[in-house]
Amino acid sequence: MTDKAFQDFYPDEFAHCYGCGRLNEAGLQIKSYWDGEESVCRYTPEPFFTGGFPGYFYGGLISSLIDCHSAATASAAKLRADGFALGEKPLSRFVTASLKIDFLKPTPMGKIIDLRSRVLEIKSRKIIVSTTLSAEDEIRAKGEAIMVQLPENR
Ligand SMILES: CCCCCCCCCCCCCCCC(=O)SCCNC(=O)CCNC(=O)[C@H](O)C(C)(C)COP(=O)(O)OP(=O)(O)OC[C@H]1O[C@@H](n2cnc3c(N)ncnc32)[C@H](O)[C@@H]1OP(=O)(O)O
Repeated sequence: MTDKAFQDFYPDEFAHCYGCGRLNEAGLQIKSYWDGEESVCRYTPEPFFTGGFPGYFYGGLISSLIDCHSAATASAAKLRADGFALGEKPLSRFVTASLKIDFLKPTPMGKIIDLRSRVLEIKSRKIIVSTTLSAEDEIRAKGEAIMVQLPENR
């Protein structure tokens, strides 16, 4: 068992992503964890991440959060499906092949954002991840991501 996040296990050379790289000082540095069959990530938007309407969160960042949390979930899910716990074996590298976002309601600034993902399908190198993004206990956006595992030599 570990209290470290999925992203804490990315090797240094893959830890510079704007959304999830722990080594990107200007980045969001999101952290994702298992909560049973779901993965969770909590994030509070900085005040300057405002969207077109004052007081509401920028949709591009909503997409980024869903994207990066989905990528981390795919890596962790593959490890788990192969029978390993975090830290027992290096994570596989997954990149986003496709990302669909539905913006259901405006997302208020200054509130904790709660992301929850489930794996819908694991098929060979492809993992489909479904995510909800909530604030104040209401789902504000939904995402579905197709994540594809890169070969080790790429
Ligand atoms: C040791 C290291 C540890 C690392 C530890 C983790 C580190 C992780 C850090 C990074 C974290 C990033 C976090 C944010 C995620 C990004 O931001 S990634 C950046 C944005 N994405 C990209 O730049 C990807 C660019 N695209 C590509 O490189 C290639 O198109 C891909 C995605 C690798 C796929 O190409 P390919 O390998 O030739 O795959 P291909 O065999 O054609 O398809 C495989 C499967 O995926 C499906 N597929 C492929 N593309 C699509 C599509 N667009 N729509 C639907 N299905 C698709 C195919 O249909 C196929 O499915 P099946 O037939 O098997 O059912």
